[in-house]
Amino acid sequence: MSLPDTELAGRNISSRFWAVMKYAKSYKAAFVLSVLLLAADIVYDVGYAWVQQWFIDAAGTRDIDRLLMLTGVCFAAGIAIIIFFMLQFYLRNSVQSFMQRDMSVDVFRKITSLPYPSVLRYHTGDLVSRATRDVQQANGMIANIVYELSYNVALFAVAFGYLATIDWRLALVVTASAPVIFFIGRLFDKRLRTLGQVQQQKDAEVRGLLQETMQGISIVRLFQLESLFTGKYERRRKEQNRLHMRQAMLQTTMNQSVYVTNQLITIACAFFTAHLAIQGTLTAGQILAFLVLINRVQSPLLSVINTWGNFQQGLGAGDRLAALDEEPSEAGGNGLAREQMASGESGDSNSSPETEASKRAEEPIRLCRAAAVVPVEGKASKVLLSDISLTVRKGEFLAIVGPSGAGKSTALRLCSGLIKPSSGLVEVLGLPVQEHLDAIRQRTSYVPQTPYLFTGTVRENLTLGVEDYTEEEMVQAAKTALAHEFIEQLDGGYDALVGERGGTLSGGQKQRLAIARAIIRRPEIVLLDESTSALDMRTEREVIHALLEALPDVTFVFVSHRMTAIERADRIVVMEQGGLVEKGTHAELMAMDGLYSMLYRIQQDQSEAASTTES
Ligand SMILES: Nc1ncnc2c1ncn2[C@@H]1O[C@H](COP(=O)(O)OP(=O)(O)OP(=O)(O)O)[C@@H](O)[C@H]1O
Repeated sequence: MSLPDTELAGRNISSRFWAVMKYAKSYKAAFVLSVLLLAADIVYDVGYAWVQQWFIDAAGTRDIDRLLMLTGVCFAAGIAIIIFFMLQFYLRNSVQSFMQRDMSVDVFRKITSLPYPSVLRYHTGDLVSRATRDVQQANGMIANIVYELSYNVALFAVAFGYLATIDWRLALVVTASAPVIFFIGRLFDKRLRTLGQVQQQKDAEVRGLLQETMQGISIVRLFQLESLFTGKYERRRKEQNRLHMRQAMLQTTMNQSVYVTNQLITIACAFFTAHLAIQGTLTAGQILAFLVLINRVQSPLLSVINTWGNFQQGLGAGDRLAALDEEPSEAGGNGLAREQMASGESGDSNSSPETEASKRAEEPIRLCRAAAVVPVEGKASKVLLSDISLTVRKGEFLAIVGPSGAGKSTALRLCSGLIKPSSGLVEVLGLPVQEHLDAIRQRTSYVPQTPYLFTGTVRENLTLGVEDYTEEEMVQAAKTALAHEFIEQLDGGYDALVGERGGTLSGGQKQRLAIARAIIRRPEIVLLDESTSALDMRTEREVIHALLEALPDVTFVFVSHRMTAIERADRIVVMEQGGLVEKGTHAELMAMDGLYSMLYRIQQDQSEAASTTES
C-alpha cells in the first residue's frame, strides 16, 4: 500500500493511547503494582542524596552510634530495594510481553479477516511489518508514557521537593530549563512522528522485497535477475538508511538542544551553590546532597525529551495499526435486497415461499444480474463482471469456459464470497453469500488455480481444518483425487513432509492434494478453478470421472481451458469480456456455431496437429 497512513498523523493522541492501553486491562493488578513499585527506584535515587548528606553531617558530629544506626538502615533498605527492583522488572516485562502478544494476535486475526480485495491492496511485507514492528513500537509507547514518564515525573517532584527544603531559590533555578525543554519537544514532535511513519513504511517495503525475492528465487535465478533485485534491494536499503539517519539527527538535535539548556542551568546553579557555601548558609552534607539532587531534577527533564521522541514513534505505529483496524472485516453483508432475485434468471415474483425454498434447495448457486467492479488507483473503476445471471442445479457439473481474462476466476470468487458483487445478488445454498460467509464456506470447497500447501505433512495439508475425519475418509478422499498412489510412494506416506509451499511435490501432485483436501470437507458444492491444469489429459479425465462417480450429489463448477476436461459437463457456460455469452450442452453450443464452437475447433486442430507431429 502506498503511503496513505502518514495522513493519519493528526489523529487524536489520547484515543491512540487508550487503544493500546486497553490491552493492559487483563493484567490490571500486575500493571498497577509494577507502576507503584517504581517508588523503589525513586527511593533509591533520592535516598542516595539523603544518605550522603546524613553520613557527612554525622561524621561532622562524630556520633558513632548514629553512624552505626544509619549504616544498618541503609543495609536493610538496600536489600529491600533490590527485591522491589526485581519484582518491578519481572512484573513490567511480563505485562509488556503479554500485552504485545495479545495485540499481535489481534492484528493477526484482523489480517486474516480482511476481505480478499483489501488483502490485495496491502503488500505482504507491509502486513507483516504491522503485525511485528508496529505492535512492538506501539507497546513501547506504553512503556514510555506510563513507566518512563511516571518515573521521571515522580523523581522530578520528589527531588525538587527535597531541594526546596534545602534552598527553595536554588530549586527554582534548577527547574528553569523545564519550559525551554517543553518548547523544544513541541518543535520536534510532529516531524518525528511523521518521519517514524514513513520509516515504518520503508521498512515494510524492504521486508516485502526480501519476502518476494525468497518466494520467487527460482525465477530470480533462471531469469538471471540477481543483480537487478540486488540493485533494487540496495536502493531501498539506501533510502531506509537515509530515513534512519534523518530520524537519528532530528532526535540528536532535539536531545542536544535540551542538553545545552541544562548545562547552562547547571553552571548557574553551581555559581549559586558556591555563593551560598561562601556565605555559610549550607552545611557540607547539604552541598553534597544538593549537587546530587541537581542531577536528579535535571535527568528526568532530559529523559522526558527522549521519551517524547520514542512516544511519537509509538504513536506513528499506533496510527498504522489503527488504519488496519479500521479496515472493514469480511463479515459485513452486501446490503442487497433478496427481492432483486425476482427479476433474475429463475426469479418468479408470483411463486410461494415453499416453492422458493424448494427451488433454492434444488439450485444451490444462483447469480442474479451480478456485477463485479474494482477500484483502480487514479483511474475510473474497472468492470470485471457485468450482468451475470445463472443458476446451477443440485448435483450438476457446470463448466465455465472462455478466453483468458474473460472473468471465469472472478465468477468463482464471487460464488465463494472472496469478492463482493458490486450490484445484483449472489446466492449460494439459498443464502446471500456476503451475509452468510461462514455457513456457506462450511459447505463449499474452493480449489484455486495455484494450490497453496502449508509447511507440514501430507496428512496435515489434506485434513486442514477438518478435525472429525477418519483414516478411511482421508484415504478415500486421496483415492478419489488420484493422490493416494503417489502419497504412498512418498518417504513417510501420509506423514511425509511437503516442504515450504509444497516445494517437494510436482505441480500435478499439489493439485491432486488440493482436490483431496477439498472433498474431505464433505462439501455440497466444489468450485474448481483450472484445478487439474497441471495434469496430463488422461489423468485429468480420470480425476474428473472419479470425482463425479464418488460424489454424485455434489454440485461441481469447473473452470477450464481444456475442452477434453469438460466433456462430461451437464452444461457449459461461455464467458467473454466479463459477460456470459453462451450457455447450453456441448451439442447445443456446437450447433450455435459461436465462440464455444470456435474455441473447440481451435483446440481440436491443435491436438490433431500435435498428434501428426508426434507420429
Ligand atoms: N483485483 C483485481 N484488480 C483489477 N483487475 C482484476 C482483478 N482481478 C482480476 N482482474 C482482471 O479481471 C479480468 C478477469 O480476470 P479473471 O482472473 O477472472 O479471468 P479468467 O477468465 O479466469 O482468466 P484466465 O483464464 O487467464 O485465468 C482480467 O482482465 C484481470 O486482469
